Amino acid sequence: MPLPATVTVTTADTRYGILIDAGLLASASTWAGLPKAAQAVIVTNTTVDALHGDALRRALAPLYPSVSTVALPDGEVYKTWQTLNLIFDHLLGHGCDRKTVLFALGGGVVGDMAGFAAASYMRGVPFVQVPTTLLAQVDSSVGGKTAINHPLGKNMIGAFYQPCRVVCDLDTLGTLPARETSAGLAEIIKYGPIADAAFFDWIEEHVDALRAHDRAALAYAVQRSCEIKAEVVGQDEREAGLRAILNFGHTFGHAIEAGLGYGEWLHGEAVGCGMVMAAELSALLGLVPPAFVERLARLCERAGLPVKGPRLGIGRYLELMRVDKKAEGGEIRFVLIDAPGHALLRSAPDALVAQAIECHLAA
Ligand SMILES: NC(=O)c1ccc[n+]([C@@H]2O[C@H](COP(=O)([O-])OP(=O)(O)OC[C@H]3O[C@@H](n4cnc5c(N)ncnc54)[C@H](O)[C@@H]3O)[C@@H](O)[C@H]2O)c1
Ligand SMILES: O=C(O)C(=O)C[C@@H](O)[C@H](O)[C@H](O)COP(=O)(O)O
Ligand SMILES: [Zn+2]
Repeated sequence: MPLPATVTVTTADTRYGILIDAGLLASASTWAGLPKAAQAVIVTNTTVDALHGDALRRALAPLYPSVSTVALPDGEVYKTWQTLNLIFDHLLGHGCDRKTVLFALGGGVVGDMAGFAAASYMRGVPFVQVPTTLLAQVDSSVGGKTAINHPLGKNMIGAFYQPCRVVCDLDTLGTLPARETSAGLAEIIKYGPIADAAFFDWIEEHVDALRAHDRAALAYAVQRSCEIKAEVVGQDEREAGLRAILNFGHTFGHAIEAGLGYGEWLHGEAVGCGMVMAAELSALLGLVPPAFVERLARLCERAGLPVKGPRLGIGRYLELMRVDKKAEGGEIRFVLIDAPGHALLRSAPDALVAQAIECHLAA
């Protein structure tokens, strides 16, 4: 893939670029044209701050009179009101005004919380996504979903709020642990079944290269994923309809995350297993042949993802899935596949949902 690449997100009232390249943090052109302000605040976590915080501080120092950092505790378990409040404490404690620019440096947890803080601090300040995990570069930094978790459900409190730029520096992925790479691959795999059969084929051919952090393969996967997500978000920013396809595997996956306790399984791991269950449900409804389920499960396994779900109890799965944001009047609506590259939203009888789960539970 030729680098650098820029993918543009266009919604009804915003337009921003997703920059994809190596060396972006250190390049002055990356930061040109961002909103001017007296202060910039880097929202990150303690792990990422130690690895990449200095590079971003160096980049922003010539641009803003004051650059400060708030380093949150690391982990999905900290995607809470209490942690969000640490950001507000920092912003108010530093006298940040409504022009202050927030920079979310980290994975999806940091991005979702920094975005929610940006959406609500003084009713909205600009923010820039600087994703440092594969998952965040291919998915969470794009499209403006921001949120925190509630013990009863994932991402239950949040806002749609778009960043003014997304900076995907492929170099930052060099420090990413293998388990996190696999988690990112789950969201990359997702785009194949829901939107692009040829990309599905490509991922199957390149999954080993992606796990080995082959630069060209990673660059293409980030670019194609962002293109698909930008296209969907551009048509349906607030999930009135089409955007729900980006939730493939998430109804089951979010139940796994909340049911086990946040952080026990990574989000991408839960989504991988959830996609297999959703594919199984599609097969049980006669939408795809059983071979499709096997194909997807095999790819997830090759990506290093678990494909057998935890034994939470079927009743517990159903209870957790009923709080899914796509549910209407207590009826769960699932993202299902009816052909590789095409998804649809529909409900299903509890008995079939239970069967789909049971087919893919750990021994
Ligand atoms: N808003 C959206 O559209 C959207 C989309 C997908 C996922 N999400 C959310 O994103 C979260 C998952 O994101 P994630 O997988 O990035 O998890 P994460 O943010 O927890 O990051 C994973 C781990 O990697 C570490 N890390 C980050 N960058 C690193 C680097 N370059 N080198 C070494 N370690 C690094 C982090 O400190 C963390 O321990 C979930 O909360 C999920 O709900 C949101
Ligand atoms: O951007 C979207 O839309 C997505 O659904 C992307 C998902 O990968 C992501 O995990 C999202 O946060 C889930 O959204 P939610 O509305 O189900 O909480
Ligand atoms: Zn997701």
